[in-house]
Amino acid sequence: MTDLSRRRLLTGAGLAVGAGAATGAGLVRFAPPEPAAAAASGELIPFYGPHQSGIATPVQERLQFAAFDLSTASPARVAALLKVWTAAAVRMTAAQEVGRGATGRATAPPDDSGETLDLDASRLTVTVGFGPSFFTRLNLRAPGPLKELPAFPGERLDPARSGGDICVQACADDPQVTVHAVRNLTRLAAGTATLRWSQSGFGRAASSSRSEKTPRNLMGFKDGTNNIAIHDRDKLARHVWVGDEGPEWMYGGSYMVTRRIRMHLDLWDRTPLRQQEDTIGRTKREGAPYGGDEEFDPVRIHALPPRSHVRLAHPDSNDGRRILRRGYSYSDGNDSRGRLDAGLFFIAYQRDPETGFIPLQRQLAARDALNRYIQHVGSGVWACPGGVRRGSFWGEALFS
Ligand SMILES: C=CC1=C(C)c2cc3[nH]c(cc4nc(cc5[nH]c(cc1n2)c(C)c5CCC(=O)O)C(CCC(=O)O)=C4C)c(C)c3C=C
Ligand SMILES: [Fe+2]
Repeated sequence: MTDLSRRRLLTGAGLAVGAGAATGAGLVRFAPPEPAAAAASGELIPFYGPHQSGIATPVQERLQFAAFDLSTASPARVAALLKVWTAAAVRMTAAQEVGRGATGRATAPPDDSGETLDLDASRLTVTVGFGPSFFTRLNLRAPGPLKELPAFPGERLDPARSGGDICVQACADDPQVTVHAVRNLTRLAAGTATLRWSQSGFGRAASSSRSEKTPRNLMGFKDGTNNIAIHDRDKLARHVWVGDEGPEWMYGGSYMVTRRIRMHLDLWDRTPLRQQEDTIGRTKREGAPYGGDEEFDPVRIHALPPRSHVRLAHPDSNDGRRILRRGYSYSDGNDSRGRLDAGLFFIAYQRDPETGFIPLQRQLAARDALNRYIQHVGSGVWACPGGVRRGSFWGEALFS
């Protein structure tokens, strides 16, 4: 079952069987799918390319995010892990089993844990980033823009939900697929890295193009209306992708900021509608900016309340700065006072946090009317290397 494409077998799509296809034991073996061809089906997202997938990729429904700590100071061992992880991610994103599969030798634990055996790839993407501590631990030179984030007023960061040496962002339309991806990468890391914290997310709180209906966050507002559209190559090149400024291994990569932001939903739910809308600066049902009628009407910042979230976050209030948002809602049970532990797992990509997230968050932390209803409780900043070409692995140029 090792080279079996589950998606092709299950859907019957792409039945142009490649050379070497064979039948046996009632099962059909297909050649591994060509990522580009498979992507046309809309269910597989190509792993290889100039940028890592999972950044300027249509936002999937589910997130499983994981931060790992290294248990070694050896760059060679970490490079070996990244090689193994890359091979596993290539297979998982093509709906193939990890390694020798979920049903290999009866006398050994299977390479793949097996819970996605009957599932398709569900547009799985796996994106990797390195935190500032990664470079300290391995005695490697960190890229200039990758610095610990400054402290912001009002935050209450839990170290157990913050930081880490390496992160993995797994996104797909099926939570079993995202959990499987992180679980199997965690297994492969044994002896080299251990899971530090993880976060699941749902109901994408960011849209990536106008052709999609804008999703709503847990406050009930459309979130992602004025995001950078993933087909806007100029804006991506200007605000998201690292260019010639280096280092070379970051070319085509991006810096990711993650923030676990808890929402005080009990207070929010007791807040009158008009006050909720004044807080955001947009209407709740339509998502229209104040001064406009429809969702995509232009934002004229002077028509918005001075401390409203959108006014303060808009590029016109921030010297034209933009970030690519890719966050998800989360709901992780409740606290001892019976309040939901829920909110937004905020993810933003940018060319440099110093000109992206940091000044934006400084302004929001100081003045945003939304602060009454939220608190930042977890944080991370990550250098996500450029895309992987066939035969290479995540961050290879960093180790050579
Ligand atoms: C530092 C950056 C940002 C943080 C942190 C943040 C948290 C946060 N946002 C919402 C809800 C909405 N945000 C919206 C727009 C918006 N937010 C940011 C940045 C941060 N948000 C930007 C750059 C923008 C776009 C502003 C613009 O150009 O108009 C919106 C409106 C819809 C939209 O355009 O996406 C909502 C709603 C919450 C609830 C939250 C923390 C929990
Ligand atoms: Fe926002």
